[in-house]
Amino acid sequence: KTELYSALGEEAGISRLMETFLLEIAADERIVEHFIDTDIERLHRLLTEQICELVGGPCVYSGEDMVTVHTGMGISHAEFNALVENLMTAMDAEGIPVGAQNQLLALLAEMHPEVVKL
Ligand code: HEM
Repeated sequence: KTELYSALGEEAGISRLMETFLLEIAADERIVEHFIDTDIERLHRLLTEQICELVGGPCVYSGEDMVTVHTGMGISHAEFNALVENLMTAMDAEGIPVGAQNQLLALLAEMHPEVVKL
């Protein structure tokens, strides 16, 4: 386990954060269209697993790889940025320390090429 995993409140904190994040997305008219046919319970479970594993927690992500999932969605840079904004709002709301916020954002930024313009 890592400091970042602890700072995010471990698995329970990450699960809460992902719930708040999905509520932000649901209220964001710039990107909500993409999620209209999505099983949100399942997406919540997979995001929690993915972030938990990504930050060094004891989870195993059981979803598809990022390129496979996002191919055909035609996600733009602006839409990616909107999603990042939603995550920042959620992290503020959950009281995540700024240092931990920045570490998580840096890890997600690395996935940008696996998600955008596919
Ligand atoms: C670093 C950024 C991102 C990460 C880490 C991420 C992660 C994920 C994960 C883990 C899943 C579930 C995989 C599965 O179903 O097996 C997923 C699905 C999805 N993502 Fe992303 N995503 C990112 C960016 C985006 C963006 C910017 C959009 C659109 C604005 C988006 C739209 C979707 C949609 C619509 C689904 C659900 C597909 C379905 O209904 O099956 N994602 N994403």
